[in-house]
Amino acid sequence: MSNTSISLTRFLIEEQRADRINPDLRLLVEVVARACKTISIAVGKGALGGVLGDVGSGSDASINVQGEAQKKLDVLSNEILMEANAWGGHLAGLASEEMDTSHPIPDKYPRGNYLLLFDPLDGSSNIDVNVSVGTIFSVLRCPDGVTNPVDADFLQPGTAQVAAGYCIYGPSTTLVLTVGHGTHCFTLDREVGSFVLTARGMRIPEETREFAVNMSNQRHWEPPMQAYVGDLLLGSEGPRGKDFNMRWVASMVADVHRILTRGGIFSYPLDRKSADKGGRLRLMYEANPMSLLVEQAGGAASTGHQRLLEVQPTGLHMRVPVFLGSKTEVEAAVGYHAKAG
Ligand SMILES: O=P(O)(O)OC[C@H]1O[C@](O)(COP(=O)(O)O)[C@@H](O)[C@@H]1O
Ligand SMILES: [Mg+2]
Ligand SMILES: [Mg+2]
Repeated sequence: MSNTSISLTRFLIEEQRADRINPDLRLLVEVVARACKTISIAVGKGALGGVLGDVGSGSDASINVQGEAQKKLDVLSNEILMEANAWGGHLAGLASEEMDTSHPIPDKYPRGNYLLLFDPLDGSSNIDVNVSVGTIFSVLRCPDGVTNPVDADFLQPGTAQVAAGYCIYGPSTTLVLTVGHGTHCFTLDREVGSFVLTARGMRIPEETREFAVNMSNQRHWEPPMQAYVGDLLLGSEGPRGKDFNMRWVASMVADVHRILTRGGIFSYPLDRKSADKGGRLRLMYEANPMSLLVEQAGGAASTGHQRLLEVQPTGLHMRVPVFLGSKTEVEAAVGYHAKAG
């Protein structure tokens, strides 16, 4: 049977039959996927939906816990995910990049044993210019005996994730998912309204000639990153002995999707601008889920000093430096950091 005829629902049922997920996790992923379809419709309406632009302006601007101005679609996507999942019956609690603290599922709703974390809309700066954005999510188990989870219950390393994924709202709407047994890609058939398996067991090529980084931060980087990118830019005339291409969409979902599709390295290193915060990208909502997807596709993910999935979170909104993608290239970047000590 061809991949094109396998829906997400059928794929998840097959994973359950193979004992790779339980019914609760299957239904939880279905609820998240349904919420992503709703977000996809809102994003797709663009200016027609009245959802472009910021929430408020000037002194009335809405600033989230990350210290960033909220876009209308950040808030709407967060509401869609909250509403869909509060009623799903498979969660004990939720946490979002857009909310100050975690939220236990209220007593009056059915509750389950999982914790869901999400970046409701990734790549916010691209919303108003019609460039791909997405939703990133991560699923953890609620610690045994905890019925009303608090922030501390979410502070589990990325290795504890039982599922992770993202949905990218681009030329097509694509859901990329792992439940710990490979990374798989589903494309939304808009006419039918269902996600269809379009790539089973994605594999990231080990070698690459493409890197993704925000070069405008170059002067703020630490010496190992300066040396690493300096050598990439020297190309075939430098120690790497080959020419590299560069891409930077500024939506992590889009940059990671390219890397899962054709290889590459994505990096958001520590720089002087973000050093006091520990980095730019959020461990729980961005780095951990993407690292699991990348590792499950044969790639690697590191802070430059440590396997990303082994970082012990110290706060819900903790930030980290990120290097992920083609294995050999991530190892090369880590090598420059190791040399510097
Ligand atoms: O603005 P910069 O420095 O290019 O940073 C872009 C990075 O910031 C992010 O947009 C952060 O995501 P949010 O839009 O969820 O805040 C990443 O998706 C992306 O990789
Ligand atoms: Mg983001
Ligand atoms: Mg976001």
